[in-house]
Amino acid sequence: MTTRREHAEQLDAADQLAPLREQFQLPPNVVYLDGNSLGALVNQVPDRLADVVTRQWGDHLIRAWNEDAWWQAPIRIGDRIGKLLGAGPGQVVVGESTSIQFFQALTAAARLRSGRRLVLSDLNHFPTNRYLAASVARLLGLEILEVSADDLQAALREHGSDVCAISFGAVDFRTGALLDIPQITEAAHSQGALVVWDVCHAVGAVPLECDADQVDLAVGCTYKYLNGGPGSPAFLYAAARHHAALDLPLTGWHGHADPFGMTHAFEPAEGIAKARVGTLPMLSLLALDAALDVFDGVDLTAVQTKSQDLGDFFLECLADLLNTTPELGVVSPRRATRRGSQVTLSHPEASPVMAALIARGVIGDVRPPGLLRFGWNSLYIRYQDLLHAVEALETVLSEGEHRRPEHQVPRLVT
Ligand SMILES: Cc1ncc(COP(=O)(O)O)c(C=O)c1O
Ligand SMILES: Nc1c(O)cccc1C(=O)C[C@H](N)C(=O)O
Repeated sequence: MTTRREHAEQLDAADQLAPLREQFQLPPNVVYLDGNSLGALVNQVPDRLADVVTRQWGDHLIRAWNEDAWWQAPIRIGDRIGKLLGAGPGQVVVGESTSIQFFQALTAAARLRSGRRLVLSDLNHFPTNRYLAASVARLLGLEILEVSADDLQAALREHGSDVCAISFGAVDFRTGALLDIPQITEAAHSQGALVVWDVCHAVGAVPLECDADQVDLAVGCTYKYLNGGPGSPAFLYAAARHHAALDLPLTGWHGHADPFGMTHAFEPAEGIAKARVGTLPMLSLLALDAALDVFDGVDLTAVQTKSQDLGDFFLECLADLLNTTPELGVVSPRRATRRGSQVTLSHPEASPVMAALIARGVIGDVRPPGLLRFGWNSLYIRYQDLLHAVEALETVLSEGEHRRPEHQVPRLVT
């Protein structure tokens, strides 16, 4: 009979994406299951950054904006991300944080449908989206109605022509549930509303089809599955059909039609360039550019399939533990096609359990209420890593390691 370990090794041996792992610098003796929060370091980033610092900045000084094409970088790199979003060129700009891009996108969507007063917003949205949606509503005199994806159709039927925009997270940051982007987008459009998708937990893990699905606006971050590095700039996708009328709230000089004309009044640039705001952290932006090289030639459908298989394997390995541990539950959808690239478990002592796992080199995170998140980037996570994580969890729970005093200490970032 094949053991779990032999099975994991067979699956790794058959994995077509396995060689991509060599493109990452992963610390020894660590199983990194938090790439859905901060992606791992890509090999070429340190040298590329050193070149940007010493040659571009150090030698070229201000000339680098022209000679090294720093000025064009937000849209050039936006086009690279566009390929991962299923977006043709000229529709994605890189910059700011997801929080800021979300504020931009939701405000612009509401302005494109002025006269309508209601935003339908994901009941399970990441907190920043909820906080910012409330602020947009205060600024524009709108109302927010929070709904789950399951209740969206009913809400749209009830409020139809009042709805200016709907906004959802493509993958739920807590449960890892993947929503049906084309179906929800189509439902919004059937009532004349626009959609703003937050694709933070999907981009780079799930093949997206923003153009084909008629998505209006999407925002996301680049430090998770895109491995751009801590605080790497976010992105905004705005479909070309909206560009002419797109009225973004942050009208900074980089988005001006003639930035160096230094004129008095704001005149928006053509196309997606109007979504630029101000000077970006170029080091972070160019580190992201280097990190994106790992996606060249990678088929995101294959990445998604591997993520789903990894999830099924993880749940299969967990089956015995789940049977014998009534307080441990599975929160993520069981059906692989309904998951992003993570599996979330519930446990009443989630924080000390995760602290004990981290002490064993298995890094995931926790989210309230009592959720243990295990996320994987299929470019570098192996089946044997997930088996190792399950074995560590089995040991932690059977030995009661999570009850040790050193694992009771609350951590600021969890
Ligand atoms: C779904 C989602 N949206 C938005 C954010 C916030 O992004 P930022 O802090 O980069 O603005 C995060 C993660 O922090 C997230 O997971
Ligand atoms: N953005 C983060 C940060 O600034 C510090 C620590 C973690 C994060 C995260 O990305 C959290 C993540 N968005 C989540 O899904 O919970």
